[in-house]
Amino acid sequence: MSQRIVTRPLTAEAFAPFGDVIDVSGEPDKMINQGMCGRHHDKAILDFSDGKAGISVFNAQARELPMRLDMVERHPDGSQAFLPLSREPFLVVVAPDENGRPGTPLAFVTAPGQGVNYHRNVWHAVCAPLSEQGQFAVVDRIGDGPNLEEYWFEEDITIQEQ
Ligand SMILES: NC(=O)N[C@@H](O)C(=O)O
Ligand code: NI
Repeated sequence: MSQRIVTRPLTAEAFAPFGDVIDVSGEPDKMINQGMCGRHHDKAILDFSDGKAGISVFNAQARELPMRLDMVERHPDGSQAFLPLSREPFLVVVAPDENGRPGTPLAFVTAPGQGVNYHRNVWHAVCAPLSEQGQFAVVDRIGDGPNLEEYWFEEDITIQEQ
């Protein structure tokens, strides 16, 4: 059986069951540095079972839509945040957990400047930029063990644009 998942714009409300949307489009939470800088403060819930928080940079290859969704993964020991270093959109795919397996995936396309923080143990597709500017700062758990569970879909799932 094949399934087609249509992308939708990323909103904090729709993404809330899966994580946080890190968005700097609105007003900052506070002005700092003598009024010269707007601080969008404390935008995501970092959650690690052990280890430490790390900052890495991903240079991800661009993906094209429609795209076959082969697998989703999750990190049982920590949350994982993706902060794009460009204003290009990227694809965010998540799925609810249904007795240890992913349920029907949801696919979002970010608006310029939006980042995401997947909450701990949430099924998600790997980092998927939709342009060549696929550079991300990633904040996630650095520690022992794989901190990775993968689920490879048997059925044919295609992500397509709205
Ligand atoms: N494996 C890795 O560091 N990245 C993935 O977790 C991902 O979500 O892209
Ligand atoms: Ni991940």
